[in-house]
Amino acid sequence: MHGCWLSGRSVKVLSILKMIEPVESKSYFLRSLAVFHLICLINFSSVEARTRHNKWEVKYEYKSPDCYKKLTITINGRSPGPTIFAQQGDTVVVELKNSLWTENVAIHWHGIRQLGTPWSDGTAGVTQCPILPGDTFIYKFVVDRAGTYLYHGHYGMQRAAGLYGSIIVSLPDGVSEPFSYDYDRSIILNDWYHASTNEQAAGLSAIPFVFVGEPQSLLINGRGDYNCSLSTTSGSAAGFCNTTNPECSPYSLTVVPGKTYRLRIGSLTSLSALSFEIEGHGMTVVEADGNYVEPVAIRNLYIYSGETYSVLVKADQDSSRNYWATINVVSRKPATPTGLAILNYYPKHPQKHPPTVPTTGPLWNNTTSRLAQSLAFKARQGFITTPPLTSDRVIVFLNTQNKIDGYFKWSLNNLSLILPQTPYLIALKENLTNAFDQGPPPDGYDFANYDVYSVAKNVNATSSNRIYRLRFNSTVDIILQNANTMTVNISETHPWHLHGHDFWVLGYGTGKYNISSDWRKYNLVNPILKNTAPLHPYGWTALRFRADNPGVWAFHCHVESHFYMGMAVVFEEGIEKVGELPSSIKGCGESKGYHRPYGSYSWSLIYQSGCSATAVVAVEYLFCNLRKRFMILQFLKDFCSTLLASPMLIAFLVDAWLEEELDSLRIESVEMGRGIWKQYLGTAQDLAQRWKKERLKVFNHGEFGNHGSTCSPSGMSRDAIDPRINWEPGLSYHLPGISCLHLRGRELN
Ligand SMILES: O=C1O[C@H]([C@@H](O)CO)C(O)=C1O
Repeated sequence: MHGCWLSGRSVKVLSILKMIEPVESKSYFLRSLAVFHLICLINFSSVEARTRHNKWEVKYEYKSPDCYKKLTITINGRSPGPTIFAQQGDTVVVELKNSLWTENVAIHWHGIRQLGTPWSDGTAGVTQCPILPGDTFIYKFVVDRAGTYLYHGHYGMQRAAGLYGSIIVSLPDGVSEPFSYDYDRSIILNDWYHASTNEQAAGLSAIPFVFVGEPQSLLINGRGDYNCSLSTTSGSAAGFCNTTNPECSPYSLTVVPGKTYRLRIGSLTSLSALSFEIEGHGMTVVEADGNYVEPVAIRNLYIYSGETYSVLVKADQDSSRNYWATINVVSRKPATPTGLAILNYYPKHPQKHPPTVPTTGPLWNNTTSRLAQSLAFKARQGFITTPPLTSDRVIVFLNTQNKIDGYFKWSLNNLSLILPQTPYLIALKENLTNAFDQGPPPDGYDFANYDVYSVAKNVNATSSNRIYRLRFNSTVDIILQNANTMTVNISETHPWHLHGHDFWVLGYGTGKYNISSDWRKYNLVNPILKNTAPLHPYGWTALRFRADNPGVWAFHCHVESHFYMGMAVVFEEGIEKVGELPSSIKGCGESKGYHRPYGSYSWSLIYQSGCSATAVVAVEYLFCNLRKRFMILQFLKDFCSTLLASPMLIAFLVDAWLEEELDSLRIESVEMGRGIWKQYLGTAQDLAQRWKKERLKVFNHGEFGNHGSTCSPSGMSRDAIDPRINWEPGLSYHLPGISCLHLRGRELN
């Protein structure tokens, strides 16, 4: 049957419950209740693209990743959170419950371009309102390309509190990588602070300014090693730092001698640029940010926050011992001890310390060596996507540190971004023109007179929420220009990350970019595609991308504190091509009231406005005693009017579904069901026929029987279905013939 729009799982029974209620009628209830079964017994056995469901609860928990006990944001009890594994083309669904209780949350899927789903990018203030405490939000997006990606908090500075993890997308069946390896391992790097992110944020937005400073430790797969004797915590200090806590024993990467490992390395540091190396082992870089690179043999990998790399490592050294895998801070004068993991040769004990002293890494201020490695990466032969040879627009961004109204800020061309209360995507789509300053921000700075080597006051710098509006499908060049900070002889490394796209990295240079000649240095033959690229101290970085992804996209420094201090811009492109926004992203700023909560509101909406409401909203019901679930959907205007002029409700009974299956139904019904209801349901006569057959089955208990499970109604209950009562989520209601109807008020779209 054409109507089987559910993918991935076998659909057991779908029933349609139709309630027809003339508005004028006084006896409005079961008399007009109608139930239809639609049997959709198709088993979807040949599944090309699957839906990967993830149910996440985000909350604060005490963790000791570096032996020091600290409130950490966890996902299902873990930090780093669970790795998302998927295959190219799959749909990833993350049903995220915010159990932080006193903080909002949002999660960004770093490196996933969100083609067609710009509202799922997870950037609070740009693509969505943050998720309120207690709320559940559903992210749903397609992972369209194999590779190594990341996810992390994108609200305030929550990433730094431990809210991060990896996404690994494998190739479609039958397709192989252009390099070989025996095993795949992922390694996620981070730096770690003992001060809470709220304290850090408070310092950054205070006068006098208090910087977050250097991290206390470096973490490899969420494990670090803080020297507890340095701990200044008094009182309960003993319990706060414990070097024997197994949570902080070093991550051990066990290898079988002779085998080759693909290490998928990602960095989500708050501040630090890192150098990663494995004692005695060379590495070959083969992938960067989800794109193949021409193999580059290296001893140490420089990795900046927001980047991912795959390196191949062969376990070809003396297998009678273990080796240190280390990370060290570069580009800032290190004050943080080396981060350690153990490369463990099977069958040696995984925690056996190598007999050597771990390396302290390359010279922290060897910018030349870092620049050289950045320049060494090229797209892999056979996988080169050549960039357009010219661009339609060139935007040069001068990166400066400056003071605005006494506050320390970072600015681009003298504008420091402050995110508006109303996310840009919503403001633009709903034409809320007061939500942000509509003026265009500048495409350049005073090239002729600005000295990038000296401390400049940048007195004209201001805070702004202006955005760059790009012509859809145009080619845009971004030149990032570094400069001196407000401290003499200091220019910092800024890893720049673009949402919604990959960009070609056309070149890096030192000093001031010369707009009339430096383009000649571009690599237009085999530049790599990335989503994050470093801007080296006193240097420039040239990027090119096609503005071909309808939506609103952040482009920002991936240093958590710098982003917080305004080091970001926002691009809009093809907003008119963006489909209807899910109401679940709305509800803040000027979009208050745009968010349709689910449950009582949608029920009465259905009866008051009947089929004239344009949105598809759904209410999910749970027949507690029968353990059957009903979904009630209000259909689109056109469908309703074809069937009946009067208002109605239509519900789906889903027989013995798993929670995950139900989620899939719920999500897909909202998104996919719109166009095909007519074919799916047939005519009003068909429905009436089915109803006659089905109503007895359901309401006489005959069909389903009482499975004996108990229903313990929470709160008050009602004796009848009265369509005008205020159905409240979380409450239970009694229906004649059915002992309990539990309304699970949840946002569906
Ligand atoms: O944003 C920053 O502020 C400090 C310093 O420049 C002023 O304290 C620093 O190192 C940063 O990266």
